Amino acid sequence: MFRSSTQIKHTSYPSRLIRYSSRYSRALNMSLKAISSKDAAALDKDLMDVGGFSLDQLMELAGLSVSQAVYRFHPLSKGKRVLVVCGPGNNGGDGLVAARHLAHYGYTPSIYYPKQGKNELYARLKTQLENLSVPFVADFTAAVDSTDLIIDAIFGFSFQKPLREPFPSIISQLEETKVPVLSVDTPSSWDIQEGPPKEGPGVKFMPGALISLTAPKPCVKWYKGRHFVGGRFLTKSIADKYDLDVPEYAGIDQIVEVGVNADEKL
Ligand SMILES: NC(=O)C1=CN([C@@H]2O[C@H](COP(=O)(O)OP(=O)(O)OC[C@H]3O[C@@H](n4cnc5c(N)ncnc54)[C@H](O)[C@@H]3O)[C@@H](O)[C@H]2O)[C@H](O)CC1
Ligand SMILES: [K+]
Repeated sequence: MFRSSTQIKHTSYPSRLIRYSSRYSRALNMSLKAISSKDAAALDKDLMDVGGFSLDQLMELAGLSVSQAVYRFHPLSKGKRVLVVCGPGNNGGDGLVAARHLAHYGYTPSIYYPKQGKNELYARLKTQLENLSVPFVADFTAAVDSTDLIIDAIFGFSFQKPLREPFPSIISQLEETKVPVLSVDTPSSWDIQEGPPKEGPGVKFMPGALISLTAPKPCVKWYKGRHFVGGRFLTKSIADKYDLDVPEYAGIDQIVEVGVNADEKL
């Protein structure tokens, strides 16, 4: 059962909180604070230990949000083929969940999953996709050349530079392709605090859309493009503990479109 805010122990506080607002978000009367990777991991743990959620549930809601952001950014009329590039952690898991929802919406997803995580949850998500005849492809270059949209679900808030194999060439292809890219939680290869790498793969990587989960990460300061927020499981008590905003979701939406003020100073 979920505990009320008064029962949550305030044992740790975010070390660094940054507020982002934009012309667009101001128009919606909305601004959002960012959360560091350390606090994002602690918040996830709170949602599970205190909030009563399982990882499956959080990932399902995160992946559902990703699928809605895809539908908004790249509706079926723009092309049904979606290549989902999945990394070995939960960011990759969000991509697997999103692919399942996209298949049900009428897209034709395919998955590139070069380093599969060991968690049995990922194996179950993979089975669910296989049962929908969603292909797992081996040739990344060919897959990029024959898709209408790419979902970057490679790394999220646990990414630690530098990039290890086999990801450098994957990131290079993502930054070179003309195919639109939607990144899940962070543009993969970007440092969570410090943004795009100063050299090497990822230096020019700027996805056309980004969906931040729960709250933007500090690297969003460097991001220019369409920005969504999802993960509609944040409660007021946990948001207060981490000094975050609960996004103003409309109706049954799992996402909110916000913006980033490039002029905002940290
Ligand atoms: N509350 C939420 O918002 C939720 C978000 N979710 C998603 O989970 C990710 C964070 O997941 P996590 O498993 O902690 O980490 P990552 O997926 O970011 O990556 C870990 C994975 O990647 C490997 N790795 C790290 N750095 C490198 C590198 N330089 N080169 C190669 N490989 C690297 C590492 O070894 C691990 O295997 C969050 O961003 C959201 O997308 C949850 O789904 C639910 C709740
Ligand atoms: K990502």
